[in-house]
Amino acid sequence: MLNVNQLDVSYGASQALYNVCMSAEVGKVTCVLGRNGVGKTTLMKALSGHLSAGKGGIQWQGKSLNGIAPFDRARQGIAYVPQGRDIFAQLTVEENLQTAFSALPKSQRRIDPEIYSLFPVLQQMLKRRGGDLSGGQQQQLAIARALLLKPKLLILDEPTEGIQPSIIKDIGSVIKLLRDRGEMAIVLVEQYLDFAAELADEFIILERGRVVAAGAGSELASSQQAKELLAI
Ligand SMILES: Nc1ncnc2c1ncn2[C@@H]1O[C@H](COP(=O)(O)OP(=O)(O)OP(=O)(O)O)[C@@H](O)[C@H]1O
Repeated sequence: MLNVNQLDVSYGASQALYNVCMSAEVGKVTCVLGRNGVGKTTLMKALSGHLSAGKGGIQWQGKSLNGIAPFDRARQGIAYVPQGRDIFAQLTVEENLQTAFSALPKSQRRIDPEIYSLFPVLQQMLKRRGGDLSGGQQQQLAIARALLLKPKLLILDEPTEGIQPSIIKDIGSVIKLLRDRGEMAIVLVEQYLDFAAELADEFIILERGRVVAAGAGSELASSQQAKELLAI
């Protein structure tokens, strides 16, 4: 279980998150919603360890993550798929997948064939360079690379951004399947209410760095407040 408690995060003198509280449970999707610039990515970077927490704390499986580097969080089962995907353009698909190995013990350094049943396109494109893939294929590659870590917490920052509808649907199906297996907690950042409403078990909405709404995913589709906050 992930617990974020009264978290503040700043960029130098500029505070981006104020008193944020949220949690994420294994077997559930927790959606983080909000318009551009409200602090969603800042929150994800604080979870993954790429930004340090100011006041407040982040606990994972009962232990504080404060001061723990991203690499060590990955070893503790926290996998982060950043916005923009961070694929290595010059490396092949296979080599991109293999970059996950550095966080794994030697005995687990192999590409689980299950990755190809989740994302068949990757198997067809193993020898292609990452930079030659479409945005949607790169997103699938980034998620596959994160899954090789066998995460207990999967953090997905706007996986649907700039991606064609058919691949958005495929990614939604994979997220559901992973959730239903009950082996990991999933934190999903989204701007699209429809996509979030279909997947969310729980949600929070951020506005100017603060949590301004939270609740069960089942309430999202009919929430007037969510529509207003997301300016739909
Ligand atoms: N490296 C940085 N240095 C200073 N301020 C930053 C930095 N990155 C983000 N910010 C500021 O922090 C605030 C939150 O930004 P953040 O990227 O977390 O928002 P977001 O909700 O993820 O937006 P988007 O949907 O556009 O990705 C914004 O005011 C932004 O200008």
